[in-house]
Amino acid sequence: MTTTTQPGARPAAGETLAASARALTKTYGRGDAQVHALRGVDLDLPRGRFTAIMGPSGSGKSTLMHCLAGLDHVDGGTVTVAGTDLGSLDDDALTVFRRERIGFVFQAFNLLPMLTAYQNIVLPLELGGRPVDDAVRDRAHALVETLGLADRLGHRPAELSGGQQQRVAIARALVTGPELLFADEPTGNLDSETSAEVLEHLRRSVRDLGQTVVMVTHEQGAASYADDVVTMRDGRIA
Ligand SMILES: Nc1ncnc2c1ncn2[C@@H]1O[C@H](COP(=O)(O)OP(=O)(O)OP(=O)(O)O)[C@@H](O)[C@H]1O
Repeated sequence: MTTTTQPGARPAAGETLAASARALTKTYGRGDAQVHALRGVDLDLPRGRFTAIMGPSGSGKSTLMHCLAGLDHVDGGTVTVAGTDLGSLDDDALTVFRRERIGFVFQAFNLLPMLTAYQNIVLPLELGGRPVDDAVRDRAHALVETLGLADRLGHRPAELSGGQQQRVAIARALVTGPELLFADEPTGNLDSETSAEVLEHLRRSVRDLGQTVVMVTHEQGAASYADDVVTMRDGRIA
């Protein structure tokens, strides 16, 4: 693992970047209640790497992730994902961009209980109206193998362990082939053994499938699975 001390200082590398942020600022509230959640963040996220965002509570981790993922508007600065400046997209275009290019995994697995693991995994393709062609089937197959779910595809969530459910959620987030996967405290609901198993599978998606993963975590142990660690403090990268 390498610790990234000044990610913004790296030269922009064009095609090799999945995403980048420049001079990001974000303020909540007004007057006395004003909170400067981001105070000028520069960050490069290279393709095919696993980056952990750490930092104390309130340091701006979730705000940064939401701004990078186009879930929240920035007050200043730019976010570029897969060469697209998110600030240039209107709300509808941003919604489509997020659906097609960005995957999310949360602490809660958010699987649909009446669907099997396989049906949960391919749901985003059906919702997006995408034809399930050979390329899509190949990707789904590779994901199922990488995430160790091949013998669990017919099970419903209630018949799966917490770790298996989170791996289904990861497969579902990756089935559209997103540029970036954001994982927000993905092991927050799991015991340490199951967390290790999920983090190992997340790392395999980077190593074997070339996925770019950004994970927000409080846990040093979880961050140790990442290639790079970005530490936030008071709305800045420390
Ligand atoms: N919607 C909001 N309205 C007002 N203030 C907010 C809002 N969201 C976040 N903040 C404030 O912005 C700052 C950064 O919050 P953020 O959630 O990004 O921190 P965090 O590092 O993710 O914290 P945690 O680890 O506790 O989740 C905090 O002071 C928080 O109280």
